[in-house]
Amino acid sequence: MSTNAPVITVDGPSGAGKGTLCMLLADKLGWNLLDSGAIYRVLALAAIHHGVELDSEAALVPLAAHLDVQFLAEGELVKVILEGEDVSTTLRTEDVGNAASKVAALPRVREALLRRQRAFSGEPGLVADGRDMGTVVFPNAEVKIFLDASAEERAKRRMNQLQQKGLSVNFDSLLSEIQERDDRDRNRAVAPLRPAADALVLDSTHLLIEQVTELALAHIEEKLSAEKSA
Ligand SMILES: Nc1ncnc2c1ncn2[C@@H]1O[C@H](COP(=O)(O)OP(=O)(O)O)[C@@H](O)[C@H]1O
Ligand SMILES: Nc1ccn([C@@H]2O[C@H](COP(=O)(O)OP(=O)(O)O)[C@@H](O)[C@H]2O)c(=O)n1
Repeated sequence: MSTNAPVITVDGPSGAGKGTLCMLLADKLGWNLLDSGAIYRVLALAAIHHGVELDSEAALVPLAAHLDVQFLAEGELVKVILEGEDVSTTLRTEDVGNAASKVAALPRVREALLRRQRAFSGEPGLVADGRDMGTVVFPNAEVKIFLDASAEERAKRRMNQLQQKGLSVNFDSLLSEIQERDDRDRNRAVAPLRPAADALVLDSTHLLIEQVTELALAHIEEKLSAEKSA
């Protein structure tokens, strides 16, 4: 880790509410935010732009090492610039999410992105959103949360989210894409999606965003005050 600043990790499958929770926590605490999924998404998009096959580890590693990407905070939103082009909207599509999970299954690609992710750590603290934040990238994090929900609930949330953006989507195909991505993320050889041994596991299937945030904040407070008095 590049600093001794505290880290809160939030891992879990697609649509569990990680991004929403992390944004609320970072805002409330005034800490930095790492959306590690966006880095895998950017790499997948760069591969597509450059005609690189999504299973070609040899070609993807140098692309990952030299990714020309900027994350620009604009109020509540983060603008993502890849090689000078604003890719913020394209990045969030299910196609790019799927492509991201293919490049993310390659061990040397994950290795090439490790330092870039750890560099987000800094004062006063970091909230890190992903799949392996608590298990691999920040194994010494002060607070670890694993946020889950049933696949049906996650597909429903994603459908509403896409509909709000004016996109028409089919629930059944969204559900099967989510399940396919879950399988790939959970069964890959390196950094599979699973809770860290010391993570608080929260099932948000029947919880409102406010309830998830309240439970997370209570856990964070407990962990951070135990750290201070240790
Ligand atoms: N507990 C919840 N109950 C209902 N909807 C939620 C909940 N948490 C998040 N959402 C909504 O579900 C969608 C997906 O959440 P998001 O934070 O993007 O998930 P993730 O980052 O885990 O993929 C968003 O539209 C968000 O507002
Ligand atoms: N730390 C991370 C973050 C994302 N990823 C991969 O990147 C894909 C996209 O991640 P994301 O967090 O943007 O996806 P959503 O949860 O927003 O759907 C995931 O399906 C994972 O395969 C990963 O392997 N490790």
